[in-house]
Amino acid sequence: MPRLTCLSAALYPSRNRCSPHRSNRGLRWTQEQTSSLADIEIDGFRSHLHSHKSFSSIMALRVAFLGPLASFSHQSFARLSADLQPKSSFTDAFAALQQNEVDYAVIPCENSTNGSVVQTLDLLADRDNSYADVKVCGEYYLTVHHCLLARKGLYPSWSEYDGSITKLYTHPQAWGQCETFLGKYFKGVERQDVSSTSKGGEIISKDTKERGGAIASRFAAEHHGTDVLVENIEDRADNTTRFLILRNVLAERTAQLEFEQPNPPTEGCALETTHKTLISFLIDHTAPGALANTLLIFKNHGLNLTSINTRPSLKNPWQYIFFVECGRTPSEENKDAVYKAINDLKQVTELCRDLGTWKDQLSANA
Ligand SMILES: O=C(O)C(=O)Cc1ccccc1
Repeated sequence: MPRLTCLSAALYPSRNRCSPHRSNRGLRWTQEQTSSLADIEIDGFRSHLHSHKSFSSIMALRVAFLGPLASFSHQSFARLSADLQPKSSFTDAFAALQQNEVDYAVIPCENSTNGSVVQTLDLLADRDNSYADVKVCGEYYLTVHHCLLARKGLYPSWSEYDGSITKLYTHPQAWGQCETFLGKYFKGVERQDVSSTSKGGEIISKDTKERGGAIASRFAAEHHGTDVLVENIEDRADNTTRFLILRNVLAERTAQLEFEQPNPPTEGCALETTHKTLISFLIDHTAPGALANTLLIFKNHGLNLTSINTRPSLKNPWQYIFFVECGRTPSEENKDAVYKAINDLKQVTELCRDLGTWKDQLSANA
């Protein structure tokens, strides 16, 4: 299988390139299906692109992620020689993808300690059809280690910390990953949600008036020039965030690429199946068995349920959009299973949507 690993920086200049950083993991893109380019090795692939002189194909792959630089989302992709484009919100990343301004967006969807990222589910719910062409095409697991950051020189060390921090900043997802530490040392201290962990680091690095602390990575501390007062303040050593990789289904240049994580985590529940699919739907569950009937459809098509989430429909109170993830190993026999399940689901649901199929990075049989 030819590999399109990180097209070289020199060959493919980009306007906002971010140099590789500390992260010891990265993603690689591989070419999965047969296409006009599939038989060509990486060097051949480059010369193919050159011979066509097509600007869109020689551009580095553009990846949107939650900025500023040094967020955990950035850390997942930092080793890739891609055109990394920090966005100030998940919404901006989705919009950039829908508008084809980027090739991929990398968005956290759940954390092993703190559960689902509801803003991501809300964007996937796409209640007003703003992101009709956005689908999941990959996933990436990042072990997340949080640190307590303080402005450079404010405190010589954690052992000399005098309890004077009056406000803490971080992304809403991070609070619930560090509750034990926060409960012990920062009980009653004001918590300010910010757009990303890195943003919190940036704020405290600049503010000279207040005594602020931020929860972010060591990568963010180095990037913003802050001190790290305490490392590994997460409740659990296995604290892991799963990121979804999204693409625009109408974009040809990403149609043949499949994501692979070189060192996926080994802990956790490995499924027998190799691919996952995400489907969302809305049901009128006033009738008994409405949900059970939809779930039976997955069973009937050999799709193994691996996760169920809900978000409010925002149509009627207490009505929900369901997000069902299911696993399967693609084969000749089940190649239409997702298509058939969607067709059946459409008979008994509203707003049923196929949100994509991708390679399961935790699969026991990958
Ligand atoms: O804020 C960040 O750095 C993000 O990328 C979102 C996030 C927050 C906490 C854990 C993992 C990802």
